[in-house]
Amino acid sequence: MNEPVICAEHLSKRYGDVVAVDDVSLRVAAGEVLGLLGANGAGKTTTVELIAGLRTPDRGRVTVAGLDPRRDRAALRQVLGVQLQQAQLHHALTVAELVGLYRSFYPDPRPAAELLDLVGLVDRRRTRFEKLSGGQQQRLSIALALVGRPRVVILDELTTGLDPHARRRVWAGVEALRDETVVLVSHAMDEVERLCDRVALLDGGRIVALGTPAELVARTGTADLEEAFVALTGRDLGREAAA
Ligand SMILES: Nc1ncnc2c1ncn2[C@@H]1O[C@H](COP(=O)(O)OP(=O)(O)OP(=O)(O)O)[C@@H](O)[C@H]1O
Repeated sequence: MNEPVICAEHLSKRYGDVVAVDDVSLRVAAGEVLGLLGANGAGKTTTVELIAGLRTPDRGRVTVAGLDPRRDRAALRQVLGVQLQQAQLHHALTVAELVGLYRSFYPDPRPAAELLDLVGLVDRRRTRFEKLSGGQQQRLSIALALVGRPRVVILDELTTGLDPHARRRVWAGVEALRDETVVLVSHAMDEVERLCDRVALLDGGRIVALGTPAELVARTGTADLEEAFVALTGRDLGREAAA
């Protein structure tokens, strides 16, 4: 691998007695889409929060495009776009106002029309954030993560809660990101199989396997990624989601 864009080495983070992330090391190459797949509580969100500099690791270190996410915050903001699970946005502002506000933070922002088209919110331009459905709010948070043409994008629970049409639309948007390096947190096997070049399976805060979807399937002698996941973690994500 050429010089990785994201380099995480031996990251650990605990909350009280809970070890959320346990000695996680990852390298993500330029232009690569890496999936983080795991059950609820596996440590996916904490891992991306450490990469984004939103939390400080207890141990280990991380760089993003050569920057220290905690120390080089201002520079990182120009390089990294983050869509987190629960976006805290100003509820009284309209979609167009929020996009305009975020565009003002960057020297060369994507055009508002392009962003809204990407996530299918053109006809919601004048709607206040608080009046959007949950799925529409999520789509807006994806658009906002991409405003500044970031080299690196973190997408947490990209399409959870979206209807099938909106999911496909968002997937096509991610597939259109050619040069960007993407870390995608997901529970959805179909999403990971379609979008990710490599997948890290997390369980109990540790990476239990890392490889292309095809490699993980071949390594376990299973039929698909879902079966490979069960073989590697002993968990069935489909069943847990239904429970
Ligand atoms: N702020 C916090 N305070 C205390 N414990 C936390 C906090 N955030 C996460 N945890 C715990 O750390 C562990 C890992 O959580 P994390 O959110 O990283 O997992 P996840 O894989 O993203 O889960 P999910 O799929 O449910 O979003 C869990 O046991 C969780 O309860």
